[in-house]
Amino acid sequence: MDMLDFDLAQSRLAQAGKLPQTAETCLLRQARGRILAEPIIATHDLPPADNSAMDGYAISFADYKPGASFPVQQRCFAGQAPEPLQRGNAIRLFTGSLIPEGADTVVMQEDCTETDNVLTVNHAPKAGAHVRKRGEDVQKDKRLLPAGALLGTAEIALLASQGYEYISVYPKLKVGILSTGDELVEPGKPLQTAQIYNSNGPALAALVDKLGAQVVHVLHAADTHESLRDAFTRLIGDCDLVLTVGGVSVGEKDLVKATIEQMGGSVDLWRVRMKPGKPVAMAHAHSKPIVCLPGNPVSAYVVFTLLVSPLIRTMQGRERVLPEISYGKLASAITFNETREEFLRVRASHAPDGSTTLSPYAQQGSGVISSLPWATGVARIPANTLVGHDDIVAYYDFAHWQV
Ligand SMILES: Nc1nc2c(c(=O)[nH]1)N[C@H]1C(S)=C(S)[C@@H](COP(=O)(O)OP(=O)(O)OC[C@H]3O[C@@H](n4cnc5c(N)ncnc54)[C@H](O)[C@@H]3O)O[C@H]1N2
Ligand code: MOO
Repeated sequence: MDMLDFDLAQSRLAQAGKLPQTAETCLLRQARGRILAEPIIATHDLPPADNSAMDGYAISFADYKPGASFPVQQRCFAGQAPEPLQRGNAIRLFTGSLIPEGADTVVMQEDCTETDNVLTVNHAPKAGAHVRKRGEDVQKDKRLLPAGALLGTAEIALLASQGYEYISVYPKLKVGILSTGDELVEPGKPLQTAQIYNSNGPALAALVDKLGAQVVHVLHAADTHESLRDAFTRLIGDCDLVLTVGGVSVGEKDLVKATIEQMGGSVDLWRVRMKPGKPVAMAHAHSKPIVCLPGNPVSAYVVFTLLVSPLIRTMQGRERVLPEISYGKLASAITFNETREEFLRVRASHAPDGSTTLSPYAQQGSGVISSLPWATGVARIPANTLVGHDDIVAYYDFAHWQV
């Protein structure tokens, strides 16, 4: 199988899974991170009625002249229904109180004095001042959110303001993770000679969780067909999507792809023109997609971020599958020129003039885990192109690509 172009691989992976087929009901309070299954239409105008933006007094602007005083007809608190305003009068009101019929202007209390139920206005008001008009924020029947919207804090605020207690969301995508390799030990256990801790299992579980999918299993298999087959049987049975990590290159114990084929699955894509991440594979078994990530921890992290996250978003039913890419200036003492697209771990800094500078981590090896908490994202160096200091390059921010 030829090495595939990176962008082509990204779009093929993004289309490799099924869209959600069902929906379920979710309490709004528990909906953060869920995906809307149907568009949200405004149930009513917001605000539902004209109301005051200030603590003060409602008057009819036509009644105002310098030195005018107004008998205070009523005190109307937020949540109460005001009387109609009589000509020449004022009604005391508070932030959120409804504007009485016949009133059109609010004088804030700092601009007037009230003595013995009579109001004197000390500063000329502006006609219509401090009135929040019905429907100025949201109009009934307007489409507020599309199906596929990710529900974050702001969306929850908007839905609550429209009176939603429950909403229709897609079921959580079920993801299974399989790490492989005889040299690996689970964190918490003692480390023997020639062993290292399994960092990819927990890292991938955290990345899946951050995207709002459900981690159903995090399994580990030894480098044998039998161990891999047992794990695949469980994962394919219980999950919508399976991610494996390690054992996908050309070593004598790299058995992941061969095991999938032995089980009747198909390997649809293998090797992408990217660094790190070249040996990534995509397969299907029992109609379920399997992505086989390379074992080097940075390769697995970058491949998940750039190639697996779009597939997860597709299967979650999200409206937007590919997050935004921005651009920045590379700040680097060395130059880069590779035959693959190279993704450098960089830290972005933003200057007051709006420019972004991308500083690469000093060690770019695909096993250098210490670069990961340091980096804010990856900068893309195009294949077969000499790129160095001050060159503008594409930037994939983890803050956008890992949610
Ligand atoms: N002759 C060649 N050798 C390699 C090639 C190649 O094209 N020709 N490709 C290299 C590239 S690029 C990568 S990336 C790796 C990926 O190999 P595998 O996916 O088969 O991964 P492993 O060999 O199993 O492991 C690689 C490396 O990562 C460590 N590892 C694996 N899993 C974990 C884990 N869960 N937690 C922490 N560390 C893990 C493992 O110990 C190895 O050091 O292949 C190159 N080789
Ligand atoms: O993905 Mo490999 O990391 O290119 O070293």
